Amino acid sequence: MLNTSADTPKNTMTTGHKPPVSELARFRAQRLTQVYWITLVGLGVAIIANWKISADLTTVLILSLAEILLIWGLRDLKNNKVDQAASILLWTLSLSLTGSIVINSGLRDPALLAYPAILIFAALFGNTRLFISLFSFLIFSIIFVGATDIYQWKEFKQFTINWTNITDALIILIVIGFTVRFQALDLRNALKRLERENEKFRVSEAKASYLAQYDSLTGLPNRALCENRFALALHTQQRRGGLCALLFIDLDNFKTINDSLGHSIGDAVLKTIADRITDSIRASDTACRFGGDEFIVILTDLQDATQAERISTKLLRTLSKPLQLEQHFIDTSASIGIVLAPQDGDSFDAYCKNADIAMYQAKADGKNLCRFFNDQMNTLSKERFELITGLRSAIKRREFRLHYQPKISLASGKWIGAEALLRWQHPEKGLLAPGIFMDLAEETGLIIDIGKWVLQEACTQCRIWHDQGFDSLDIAVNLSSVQFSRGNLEREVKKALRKSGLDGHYLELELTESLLLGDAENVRTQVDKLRAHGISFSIDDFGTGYSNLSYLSKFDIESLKIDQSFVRKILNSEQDLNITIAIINFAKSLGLTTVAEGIEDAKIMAKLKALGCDLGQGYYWSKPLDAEAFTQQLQQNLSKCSADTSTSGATESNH
Ligand SMILES: Nc1nc2c(ncn2[C@@H]2O[C@@H]3COP(=O)(O)O[C@H]4[C@@H](O)[C@H](n5cnc6c(=O)[nH]c(N)nc65)O[C@@H]4COP(=O)(O)O[C@H]3[C@H]2O)c(=O)[nH]1
Repeated sequence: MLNTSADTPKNTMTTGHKPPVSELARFRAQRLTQVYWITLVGLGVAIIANWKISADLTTVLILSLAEILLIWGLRDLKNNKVDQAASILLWTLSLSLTGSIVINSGLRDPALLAYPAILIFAALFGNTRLFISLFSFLIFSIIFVGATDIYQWKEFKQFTINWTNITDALIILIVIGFTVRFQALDLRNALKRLERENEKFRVSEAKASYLAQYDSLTGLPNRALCENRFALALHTQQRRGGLCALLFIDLDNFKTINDSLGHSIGDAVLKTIADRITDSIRASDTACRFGGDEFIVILTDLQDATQAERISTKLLRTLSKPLQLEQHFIDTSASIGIVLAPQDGDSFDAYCKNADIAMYQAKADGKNLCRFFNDQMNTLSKERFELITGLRSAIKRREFRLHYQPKISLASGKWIGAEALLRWQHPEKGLLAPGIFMDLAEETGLIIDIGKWVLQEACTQCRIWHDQGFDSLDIAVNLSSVQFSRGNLEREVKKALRKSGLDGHYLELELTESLLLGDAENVRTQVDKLRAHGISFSIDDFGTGYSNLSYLSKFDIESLKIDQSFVRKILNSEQDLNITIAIINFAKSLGLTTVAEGIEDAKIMAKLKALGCDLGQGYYWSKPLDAEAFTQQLQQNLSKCSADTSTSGATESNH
């Protein structure tokens, strides 16, 4: 039964406003209005027929009264009093039809045909009370009129068919027909809507249950399903005998790819990797995405551990094949940790943790490798955890230090700048080089805070040197790709310059090649903003990254730093010599300064000078020094250079 509290007069009275009308109530009111109008028209036609054809004025009077009552009911409908309007309609019809029956032919009167229609209307539009009261009234009317006829309390008119009867019968039929048709349509539409809703629900339920078990990006089972599959594999294996293995695969350079080439390329790489893994294993094995760039492979039916190793090696080979996405050629590789079941764990979490530890060992041993888990690795994993915990508090505990390595003009031997290199004065392990903690700092995002500290400290120290009279000295600071992608570099650099009072022209930021390749637009925007403050840029470890040189034209940089792996071997390896020559010539053609890193002896220095390299850096002059030691060496170099200049000046004037 359609009934809404919004229709109740109580509601209207208490709020003093029109009650809010629900969609359903509005729809019901609309239908009732249509039925009202059909009935009004029907009654109108019946009035005319009774008047013109039968000249039955009593019936005309009853029907006219009914017409007036219905017009009154329509007003209620307009005011959203749907229940009230339904009552008026049905009581008006019941009373007028019963009146007509009593006046005319009793139970033989065609108006009796409308009784079932009234009950249908009551069932569709009214509430239970209205239905029961009308039902009772109609039953009573039939009994009463029937008894009147049987016991001759009143003589009814003889029933003879005339055109008024036909018109009345047609009107009743038409009104019932339309109303039933409307209701049938409503019911059908409601069913269709319900079906559509059901379908939507089924689709979203299927999607939710898919997402609860599968990774939406790669389509591989997710961690939850992986756990189930592993439990199943273990159970089957225990019944059949033999071994199961769980391989924990982590991509070696995914963070760099994602940070430098952007997330859409990152996603495409993950999809390709997922496909490659799936293609490399048997249908009975399972590949899952564990999260981020981590995948798990469950191998079953293994005879011995070497089989797991063979499959891992095959996976490493497949995953290290370069892939091309859009215009990018991307080098990928992975590290794999292997655990065997049942011996390497007692729960899914324990197997995963141990495989993760083995995977980290593979990374520590040089990446693109696989390693089986063993108990000693637990110690290593603990160390890693302790290192991360230590790193988190190292800034607050003021444990970071900067060491400075001079940059020397190969032509004059003068110290023209310094590169700031980070050190961690660990409370137990002593002074740690960045190689030990930099990857962890980047992985955990701690590099952002550490990088801020480095910038501030380096700018402050350079300003101190300027104040001490070394006022042309530059300072170079290394930047991580994470600082570009996640930090607010411009704000941090400006802050460091403002707080230290250093002129931006003395600050150089060292970038890596991979950084420039990726989200080039973002990097270029940030580089351009920083250049507006006078800051210059160099590319570190040049020649080791992606050998796509076209990116250089897009960025305004000042210098290329030739990687020490080439520099160290220029006297012994023709190939490294040729690469070094090519880089120097290439830099010159673009008007860039070249800096050779890792110069350890005079012969290499002389060779680079002869090749036209501008600046050098390396143990030949000095290892990275703390600020105090650097200042002393700087002073000595300045004195030496001044002495050399005056000697050469004196020699020239003697000539
Ligand atoms: N064998 C040999 N080595 C030489 C010689 N001359 C210099 N080196 C070492 O080569 C590295 C040069 O720095 P890099 O290429 O920027 O490479 C740096 C840089 O990429 C990164 N790094 C250092 N400090 C920071 C920092 O504050 N922020 C960031 N993001 N990275 C940093 O860590 C890397 C390693 O830094 P370090 O361990 O200090 O190692 C330094 C330096 O001590 C030489 O003649 N022979």
